[in-house]
Amino acid sequence: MGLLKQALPFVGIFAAALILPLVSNDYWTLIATRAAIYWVLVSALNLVVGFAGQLAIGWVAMLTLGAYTTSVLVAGNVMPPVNVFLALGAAALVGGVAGVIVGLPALRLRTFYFAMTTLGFATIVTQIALAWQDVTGGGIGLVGPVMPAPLDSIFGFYLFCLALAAFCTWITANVAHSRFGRSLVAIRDADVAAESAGISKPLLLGSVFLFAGAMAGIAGGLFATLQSYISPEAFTFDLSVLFFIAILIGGRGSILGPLIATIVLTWLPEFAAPLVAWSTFLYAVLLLVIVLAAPGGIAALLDFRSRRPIEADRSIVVHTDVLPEILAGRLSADPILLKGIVLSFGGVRAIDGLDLQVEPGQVHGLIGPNGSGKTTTLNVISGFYHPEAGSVTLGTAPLPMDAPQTRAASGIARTFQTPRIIGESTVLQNVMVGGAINGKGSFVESLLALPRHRHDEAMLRHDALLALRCVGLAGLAEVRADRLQHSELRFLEIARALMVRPRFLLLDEPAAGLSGDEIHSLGSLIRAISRQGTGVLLVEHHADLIFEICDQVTVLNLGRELAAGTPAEIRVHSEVVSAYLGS
Ligand SMILES: Nc1ncnc2c1ncn2[C@@H]1O[C@H](COP(=O)(O)OP(=O)(O)OP(=O)(O)O)[C@@H](O)[C@H]1O
Repeated sequence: MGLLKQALPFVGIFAAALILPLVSNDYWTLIATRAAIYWVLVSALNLVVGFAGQLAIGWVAMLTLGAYTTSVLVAGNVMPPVNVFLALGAAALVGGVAGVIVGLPALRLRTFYFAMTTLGFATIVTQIALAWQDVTGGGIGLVGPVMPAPLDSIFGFYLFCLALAAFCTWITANVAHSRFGRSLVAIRDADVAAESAGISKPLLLGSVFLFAGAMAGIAGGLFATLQSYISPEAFTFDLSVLFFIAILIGGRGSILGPLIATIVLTWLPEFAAPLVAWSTFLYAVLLLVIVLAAPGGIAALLDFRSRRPIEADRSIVVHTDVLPEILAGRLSADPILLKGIVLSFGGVRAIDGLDLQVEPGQVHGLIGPNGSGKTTTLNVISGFYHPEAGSVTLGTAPLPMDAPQTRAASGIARTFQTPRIIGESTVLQNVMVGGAINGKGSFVESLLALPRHRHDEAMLRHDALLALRCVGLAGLAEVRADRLQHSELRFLEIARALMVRPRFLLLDEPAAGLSGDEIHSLGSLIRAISRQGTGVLLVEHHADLIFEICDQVTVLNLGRELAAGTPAEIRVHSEVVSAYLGS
């Protein structure tokens, strides 16, 4: 039902596009062809910009490369003339490789600098096209490829581009609704949570840059065919801005929004010829209006579901009876061992020679005054910080440092002091992100919705619903996460961590901001998780909760162990009482 409802607007748009040539003239068919070609590029770029949040503003470079590759190969300027479809394949290859090369800096550069890199690349490509006269015709340009019959007619070529645009819509929607699409949004909005869930940023971003580059390359070949003659002037900065702004106006993380925006932005300058010269200005005004009036873009305006009221008087009722099913078969006999850990930030020694042993099946409390090094210890175990000295092992196996994305595979999951949630995704999608590494299907299998992708989706959905039932949030599964109360976000993070089927669960102040009843529910949930064999390391300031549910407690002060023992021992430890608990 949901799928049909989601597909309906797309079916409507493509059905209208199909009958357009019958009710209009060749001119409008050409404009619609251009919109379809732009959409081939924008639909894939949407995964980079709208989903992964990477500001690839100079993507016109891939269009340029695709256009020249196809035209040069078909014209036979460097080798004997090539069939136009083979040339389109080559354009995809060149675009894909260039996409990865341009995309790589995104792994290191901050958003703005990355945007500048892509723009720089676009300028380089145009300059090469200008300078390499023997092959590209320099400033004069060269003839674009011609399609074989029946695709050489206006109508035939339009149908071809439309079919490709529809196909691109389908494949990008498949990715958007896969673990890859959710992971991209997680990288954008909650990157540390994504890494803790085992999502490999380089691999994932590399795949989408390759895909977006390849589709832009194909779009370039089609663009050259449509133009019938190309020169560097055809690939303006305006065009790059159009692609980029279509996604922003359409709305991040949406497919329908950018599709509508691409159609509108292609059509807009045609609507009144004198406006063509003003197109950049028009785009800028449109963007400004959208940013001010509807920051979420067209997609947010069309998102009626998120405006529906949700039950105000909610309480969290945990269901620990489903835990055996969630945690089945993922137990550890080995403890997590920290030996002689030392870590400083500038002059501050955050951890100063700490030994710690977290046993499976136990709740281990880590307490101490503010700034005593508790969160830093969690960050060392989960691979975010690299200690200057000491070792972290799971049993005898060392856990790699500076590699937080490896922890989920080792069965170590965590929550954060400030919940790291993807506000624009639903509660269910947030939890499904936690199980990203459990999926078996590849990126290509997701593009084409092959059986392994469908199996992954069904499994992740089932597991996530179970985890949500466990933490008492099943009723909110389809609600956007940014509509939840703070306390619910804390339980949501635990549900996401449970998707890892953790051998060890690291909780950073999970009771902060919770009511008395919620703390009680949290306590019974943590206890039940540990009873299944999972070791829990609990950083917490609520002393009552610590003493009620912990098997072992370690007290930190100034990055050192002040005391360790059972709750009963710690409660009466004189130094702990004077340094932390008070009388
Ligand atoms: N990224 C960082 N850069 C610089 N200093 C840091 C960083 N993270 C922690 N510190 C410092 O290291 C010390 C330990 O911080 P940490 O957050 O581990 O303490 P904590 O025990 O978790 O405190 P709280 O209970 O307030 O969360 C503090 O002095 C803190 O200011």
